[in-house]
Amino acid sequence: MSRKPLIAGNWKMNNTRKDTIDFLDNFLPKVRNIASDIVICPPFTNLFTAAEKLANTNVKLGAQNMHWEDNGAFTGEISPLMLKEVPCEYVIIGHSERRQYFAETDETVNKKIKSALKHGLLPIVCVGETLSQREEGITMAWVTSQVEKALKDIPSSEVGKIVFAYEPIWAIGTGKTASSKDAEEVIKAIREKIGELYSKNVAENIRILYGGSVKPDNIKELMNEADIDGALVGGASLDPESFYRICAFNL
Ligand SMILES: O=C[C@H](O)COP(=O)(O)O
Repeated sequence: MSRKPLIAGNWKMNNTRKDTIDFLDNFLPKVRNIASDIVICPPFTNLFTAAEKLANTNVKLGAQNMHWEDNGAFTGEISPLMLKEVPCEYVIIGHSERRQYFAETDETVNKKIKSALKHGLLPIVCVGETLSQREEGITMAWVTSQVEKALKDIPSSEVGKIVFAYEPIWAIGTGKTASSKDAEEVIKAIREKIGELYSKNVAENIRILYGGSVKPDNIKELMNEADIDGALVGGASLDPESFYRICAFNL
């Protein structure tokens, strides 16, 4: 088993064009020798600027969302063709903020994943429970059901291109991190569910990240867990030094 670590920065609705240039001028030289996959997901308006800066570097570009259709009357939306043109390599799908504020459902998440794969984009698919679901004791059932619905009708030949990100909603932007043991327990359950749906081999090779208040001082402990393959980082990815320190967790 050899899963390459992946650290992705989700800037959410932060950073102007100038901020993007300043960040990358500072960040790119620092991470030049890092072997893990590093992905930056800026807002749509900064994708072309970021793509120019990232050309011929070891840092990859991702978008934060996309529509599942190639084009059409969908005011305010961005299609996979547009992301490929930038070019983006990754796209975050089903982030809890999209599910919570923009009415994304397991069904639209599934459509988006299929569309991303069809266009050669690598989906980073987010799943996670609310605090009340955790307190009710239904975390595993909820998260594994999100995974199963996300993967509906996706063939085993394609599933390995997907990256999952387990993000407990109560840990996002709150400073509360799931303990590395709690994160490992859920991520292991996600891997087992993928094993049931496909095969042990597929499950052993798929990358599953943790997200939720990841910082330079907790990344090492998270990455020491057997099933955690990386992190989806929000707030701490906005500062080049702290994001660098997260990417350099194993140096
Ligand atoms: O996509 C990233 C996650 O929502 C985590 O955000 P955070 O690191 O600010 O808690």
